[in-house]
Amino acid sequence: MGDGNTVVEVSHVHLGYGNGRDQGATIVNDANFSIRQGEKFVIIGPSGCGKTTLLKAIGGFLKPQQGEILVKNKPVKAPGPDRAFVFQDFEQLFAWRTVLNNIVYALQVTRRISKPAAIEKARFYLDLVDVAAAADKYPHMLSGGMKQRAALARALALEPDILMMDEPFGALDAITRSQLQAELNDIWKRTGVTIILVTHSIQEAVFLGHRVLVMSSSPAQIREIVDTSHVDDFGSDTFADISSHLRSLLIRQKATADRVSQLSAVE
Ligand SMILES: Nc1ncnc2c1ncn2[C@@H]1O[C@H](COP(=O)(O)OP(=O)(O)OP(=O)(O)O)[C@@H](O)[C@H]1O
Repeated sequence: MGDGNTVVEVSHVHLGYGNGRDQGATIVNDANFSIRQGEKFVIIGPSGCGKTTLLKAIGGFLKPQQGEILVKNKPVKAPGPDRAFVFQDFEQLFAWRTVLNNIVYALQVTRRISKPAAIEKARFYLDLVDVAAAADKYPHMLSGGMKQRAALARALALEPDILMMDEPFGALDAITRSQLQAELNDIWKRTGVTIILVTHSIQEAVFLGHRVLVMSSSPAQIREIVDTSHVDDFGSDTFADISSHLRSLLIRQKATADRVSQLSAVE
């Protein structure tokens, strides 16, 4: 499955939340795909199907029940700074440190670089995500959009192999959200970082993704991986066609899930 450009390889992975010998129910069933270096890979699926669970496993926070996940050809055993996370939650930064010191601290802990070098790098990434003016502010002094920019700067400053994003723009207003989507594309053009993005928004998936993995619901399986790399314009026919294909995949699943729950209710 993988080639020289593969950065993540997920091979026949089953995921669930167990304890000790009890592996728990399977939530993600036989996931099998790979992600290329520099790819923007998006995961969508019905609510609660296991998108975050899959991200956690690639991040090293959850061990597969079966199968194997490789990052840069090495089995994932634990989290590491090669996989940096940005979440939906606005409160990802340490409240008692300034924005700059949040990043400096992360760099000193994970990359063990000198303080002056960490400050220089932190300022570079704050500038890249257009939040340099907030460097000396504390998180509670920032808007939601600025907090997400600061969290993004912190993740990018680690210079990870993979930027893992779980609904990063989900709690933002529509205008800030579309600004940050466009900026994420610009940042990707400048850094070439591999991005794995979980989203509920079909539009966001098509706009940002090179490929979109559609998950089915419980236990989740990969429904389809859709190539969206050739879609360049929000208003184009291709954009509309691919969006409607993704929507139909999701709606079909919802209809099936509703039928199953109706049957269970009758039984
Ligand atoms: N720590 C945990 N322990 C046990 N079960 C969990 C845990 N975290 C999540 N789950 C369960 O795993 C399933 C998948 O959850 P997950 O958060 O991965 O879904 P999701 O697709 O990301 O959901 P959403 O779209 O609503 O954010 C859900 O049934 C959830 O209740």
